[in-house]
Amino acid sequence: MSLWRSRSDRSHGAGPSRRSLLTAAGAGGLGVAAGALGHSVAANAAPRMALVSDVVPFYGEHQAGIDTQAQDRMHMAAFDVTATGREELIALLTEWTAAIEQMTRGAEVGQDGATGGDYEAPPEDTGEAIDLSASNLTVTVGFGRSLFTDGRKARFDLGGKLPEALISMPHFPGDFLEEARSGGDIVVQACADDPQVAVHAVRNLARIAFGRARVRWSQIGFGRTSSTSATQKTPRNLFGFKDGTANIMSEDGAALSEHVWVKGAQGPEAWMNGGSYLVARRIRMHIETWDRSPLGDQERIIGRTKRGGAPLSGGDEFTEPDFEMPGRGGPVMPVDSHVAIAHPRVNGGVRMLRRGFNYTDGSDGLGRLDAGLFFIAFVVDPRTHYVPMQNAMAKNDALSEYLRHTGSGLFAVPPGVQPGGYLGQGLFEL
Ligand SMILES: C=CC1=C(C)c2cc3[nH]c(cc4nc(cc5[nH]c(cc1n2)c(C)c5CCC(=O)O)C(CCC(=O)O)=C4C)c(C)c3C=C
Ligand SMILES: [Fe+2]
Repeated sequence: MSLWRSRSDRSHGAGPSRRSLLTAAGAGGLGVAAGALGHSVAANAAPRMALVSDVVPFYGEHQAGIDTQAQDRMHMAAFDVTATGREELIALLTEWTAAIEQMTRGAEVGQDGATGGDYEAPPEDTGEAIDLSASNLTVTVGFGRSLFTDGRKARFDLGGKLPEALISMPHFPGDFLEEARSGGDIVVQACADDPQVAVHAVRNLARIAFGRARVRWSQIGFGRTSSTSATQKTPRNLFGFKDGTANIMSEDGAALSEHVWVKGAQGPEAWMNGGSYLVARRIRMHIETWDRSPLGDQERIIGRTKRGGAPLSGGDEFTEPDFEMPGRGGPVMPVDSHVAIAHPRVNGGVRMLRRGFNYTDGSDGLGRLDAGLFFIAFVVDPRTHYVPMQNAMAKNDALSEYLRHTGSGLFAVPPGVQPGGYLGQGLFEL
């Protein structure tokens, strides 16, 4: 029996997919897993092998890609919908749902996949993920304010369904937003542990959307900048600091319920129950300036140590900062440090689930890296859980001097899908 079925093994439709991979409990896991594809698995492996799924379930109460374990790679794309009819939009979301369900379990898109269809017709799947595993792919879909209204009149008969929380984002001091990197009617966040799998997902959804929606902007991210599970090691951002230490973790159901998931929404907003709001900000970081700053300045700007990630007031990475601890000429945790500004105690107790990624888009022609953090946060309400904190950061945070916000998006992420349903169904049917 083969425990690893490749994409090309699939039969049509809901056929078997490459659900799992065998991995060794110790070092050399992938090497052993590759060996496991051969014939002598049982003889070699029994005591050292564990069956590890690399499929994140698609169906569920919430969409995957929010409180599920953050993967290492991301491709996010925002689409402008060119379809004019409501039925056409529903058909697009229905087709996307089927394709996402297939891709997230490692199957090819459509009935015939990359190579099984008519020789004289374009394949249903673009093919670059043949032979790749599901790689923990998650695809999360959200709706922008511009899907509901063009500013004067409703689109797709959705005017009455526009949630109050789906605001036009205010201008923040220091914003340098580029139109071509901001907004969008629908966002697709594809995350995976293999960049090719994430890119394949966005590309195939764009192909399906042809004539009905077109990509407005897209961003590739490498290297997660947050942990979303206590089992994950805290990664580092491009300033070299641990990022994600004080994040909301999937194990913290109470925090998720209070700060991330929409619940109790009534009437025309009931379709958002079980959903969340996705804030995306493309934040360019002035890498070269930072790299010329002394270590002491860097640590005082963040409020944590560079190597261990502990607050400057002492302890280890997960020790609560002591903002009152006196230092020379002021608190040890500077009042304008990023952690002091972003901490819940000065933000009315609000927290957010951060799920961002590092990005580098080459250089800018002046010898500087166009690199930074593609900030992504999921919050229950951006009016309370994002806007005030961003304002405080823009005005008072010492880190802001090293940042430039160049792209922005806010999207209402509907709840998860049950078998037979489609993404955003409640928006049209509740
Ligand atoms: C408005 C929200 C936030 C933006 C924008 C933001 C940008 C940003 N952050 C870092 C680096 C770090 N952030 C850290 C903590 C942290 N940041 C935010 C919010 C925003 N960050 C919050 C809510 C927190 C947690 C605060 C707390 O409760 O202590 C940290 C420290 C480690 C950690 O807890 O994650 C770092 C480092 C960069 C570089 C950046 C923009 C490019
Ligand atoms: Fe931060």
